[in-house]
Amino acid sequence: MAPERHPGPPASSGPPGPGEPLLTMHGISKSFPGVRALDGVDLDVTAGETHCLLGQNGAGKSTLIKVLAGAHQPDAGEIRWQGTPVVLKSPAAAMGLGIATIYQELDLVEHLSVAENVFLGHERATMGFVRSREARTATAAILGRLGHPEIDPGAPVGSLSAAGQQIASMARALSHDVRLIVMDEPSAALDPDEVGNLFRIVAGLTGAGVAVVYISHRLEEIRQVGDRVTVLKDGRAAARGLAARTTATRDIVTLMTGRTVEHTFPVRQHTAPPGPSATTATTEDRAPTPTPAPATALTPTPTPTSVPTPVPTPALTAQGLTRRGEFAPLDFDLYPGEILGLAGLVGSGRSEILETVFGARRPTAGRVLVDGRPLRPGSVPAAVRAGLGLAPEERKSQALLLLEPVHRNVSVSSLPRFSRAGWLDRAAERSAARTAARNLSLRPDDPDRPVRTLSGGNQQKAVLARWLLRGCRVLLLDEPTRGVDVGARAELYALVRRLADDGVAVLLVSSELPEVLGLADRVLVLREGRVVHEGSAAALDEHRVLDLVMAGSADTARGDRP
Ligand SMILES: Nc1ncnc2c1ncn2[C@@H]1O[C@H](COP(=O)(O)OP(=O)(O)OP(=O)(O)O)[C@@H](O)[C@H]1O
Repeated sequence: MAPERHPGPPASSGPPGPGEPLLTMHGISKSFPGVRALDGVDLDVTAGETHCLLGQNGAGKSTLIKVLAGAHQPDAGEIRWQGTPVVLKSPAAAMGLGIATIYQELDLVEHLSVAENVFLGHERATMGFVRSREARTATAAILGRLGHPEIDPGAPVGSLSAAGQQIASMARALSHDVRLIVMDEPSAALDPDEVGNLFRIVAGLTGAGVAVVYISHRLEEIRQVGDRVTVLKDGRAAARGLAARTTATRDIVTLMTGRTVEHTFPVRQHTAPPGPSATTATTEDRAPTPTPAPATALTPTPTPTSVPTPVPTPALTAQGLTRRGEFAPLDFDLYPGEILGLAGLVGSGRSEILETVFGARRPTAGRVLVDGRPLRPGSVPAAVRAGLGLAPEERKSQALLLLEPVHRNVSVSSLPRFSRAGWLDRAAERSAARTAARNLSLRPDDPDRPVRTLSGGNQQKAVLARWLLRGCRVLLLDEPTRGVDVGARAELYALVRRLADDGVAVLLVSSELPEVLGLADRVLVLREGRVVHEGSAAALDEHRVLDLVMAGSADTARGDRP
């Protein structure tokens, strides 16, 4: 797909001269109380290029793009647009120049239609009202240019998938005369085929002369989509304008982290997963109820003369667990020390399964057992009491107390432990929470900082630290590394494996297949709410999983969902 036309430059300014950058940011600094988020950063972006902005969590990427979007005022530095100094006093001022930003957390109004969102507050809206027929026609044209003519401009934005909402956000950007688009982790919520479409959109935009500033923690994307790379580290530019296609990933990682990150995935302790399913099987082969015959790393390997080893009790069992319309009857056992991955496309029921196990959704049939004991359905407190912990996909809305300090976010599920005769021992609470946060290298190392002021990756670490402190038996991880940088990812993977080695059972959902295959011992592959394959992670590769999740999806009508 390629947009049919290059959205023309704003009437007030001409195109940059030959070799002249479209945008130059020079010596940009920005401090928040107690933090120097940006310390003299330089960035230049040329028309028609994809300029990747990389950096660890908290490096300053979001702050820099908020300065560019007119949402933050810098304390020092200069911004030039086509060679002329400008002050971006507000988002409207940035938009007036043709600078659009697509944030990670899309700022769409869910109950309004796609067209209304696209033209909300638009200069083309009359007296504040969006003329609906015109808006729909114009929106349909832009959606077509974005390769998504099937999206109905009249549909409420809240009814679209994550990918659809992102397209709506891009349509809004393109409804203006855009010259530079900032995309903040645009691939984070997308399936592999949707990422392909995103890359086509980026190529179409740059081909038409629009500049794209692209932020991602997925380094393999940089080579595919990027022209040049600027690396931020601790609020400074560690490198500027590197060639995206030829700079070695290892070198970029070293610039980002100040060290080499060699082994992404920790070594598995077991040669075979501890559960009963070390073998590979498709659903057709699976018995309707699981047969517990585990050879486990927790029990010694039997010698020919030894007595049979006792069968360990699964930490978590799903028996016929069902949610009509979301996922079909599901049976699995998850053993202490095991990491079980759920692989499938967005919408395959992965997150719904985790939330149902955790009691946040009530099953329509079936049950969950923890250590062999049935769990009260649809009750989060019962699940937490039984030793379950969930790190949800939407951490901001579902897990974090945004206005509370880091230490309270970490300790909130363990508060009774710090209660002394009805009083909360704040010093003990704060100190324990700080230790848990430090174990995850949460930055900054300040337990009193409101969690809303942390970078996205560090917010994720706060959620994980909560369950680390609580010491749960079963950890449910939904997209645990979304927004987490490459160095912290390796730390998180090592941590999850360490927890498993200490006997925690982990149920893992991730859109990133290498993550599921690299971290899990065993994998259930889901398609449209059904398990289509179960087997050892080591026996699977990405192609095989993609074949399994894609096969037949075209001929499965929506109404066929379980
Ligand atoms: N509104 C704010 N108030 C206080 N501190 C802030 C605020 N916004 C950002 N910070 C701090 O500024 C630093 C840079 O944060 P920023 O969000 O720019 O990082 P980032 O590179 O985008 O990280 P991530 O990859 O995790 O999104 C961090 O230490 C963060 O805690």
